[in-house]
Amino acid sequence: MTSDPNIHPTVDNAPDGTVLTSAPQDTAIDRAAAAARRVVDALLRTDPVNANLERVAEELDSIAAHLEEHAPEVEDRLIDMWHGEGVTRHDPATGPENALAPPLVLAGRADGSVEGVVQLTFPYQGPPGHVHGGVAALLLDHTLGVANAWAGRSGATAQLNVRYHRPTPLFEPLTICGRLVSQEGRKINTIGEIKTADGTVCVSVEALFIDKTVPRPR
Ligand SMILES: CCCCCCCC/C=C\CCCCCCCC(=O)SCCNC(=O)CCNC(=O)[C@H](O)C(C)(C)COP(=O)(O)OP(=O)(O)OC[C@H]1O[C@@H](n2cnc3c(N)ncnc32)[C@H](O)[C@@H]1OP(=O)(O)O
Repeated sequence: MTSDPNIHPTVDNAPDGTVLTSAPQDTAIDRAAAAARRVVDALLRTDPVNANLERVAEELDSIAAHLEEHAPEVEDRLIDMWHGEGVTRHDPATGPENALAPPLVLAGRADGSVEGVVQLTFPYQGPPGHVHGGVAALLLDHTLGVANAWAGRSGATAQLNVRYHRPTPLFEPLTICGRLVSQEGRKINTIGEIKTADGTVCVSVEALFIDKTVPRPR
């Protein structure tokens, strides 16, 4: 079992149920991102006529200006973001620091798969009351990347073939899973699904990853 946070856990060295994504922490950045996520959701839920959105816009603009004032150069920020070798805290699928991420939490299973449960709301809507197809693809692409890491491989997505079987509901727990199924040299084949609580498959994917990654900025 691995204890070094810089070594990514795999099915061979870590127990069933190992959380593979960055756990939300009780830090100011995670609390701020959670609040921002709540704002994005609430803006879509609120009554646009009666919620005094003029004042809301002013206050949000003022917060954004404050954050921008304290933003380092992009090159420096990138180095800081990619510090160490561990999982990312800023990606749009699982990143607790990214207000766009639901965030999805994924755990590794002893059978080699990875799995997480997430409930999506209005910001992720495509068809009425249902999940946007691009959002489903985003969450699955990332889940498959994590599944590769759990199997001890990594790579860039070269192909992601998505099949939308039926509309994926918002406001319901969805199980997202993935697993590496075969590999040949640099080619890694990985599959995944999004299912509702009763096991109905809404989206399934088959992907080809190629063992090559963009180096972390230093
Ligand atoms: C966030 C990271 C956190 C890291 C933390 C570490 C812990 C892990 C935890 C968590 C994991 C996180 C999970 C993240 C998941 C997200 C993944 C993404 O979204 S990746 C971005 C989107 N993808 C790209 O931008 C690729 C862009 N494309 C490329 O860079 C190249 O095209 C690449 C690397 C895919 C291939 O280029 P070449 O030059 O290296 O290789 P060539 O020689 O072209 O191909 C090698 C073989 O593969 C086939 N091939 C290549 N691309 C193909 C394709 N699209 N379809 C079919 N075959 C293809 C070729 O025909 C060739 O096959 P023959 O050896 O001849 O048999």
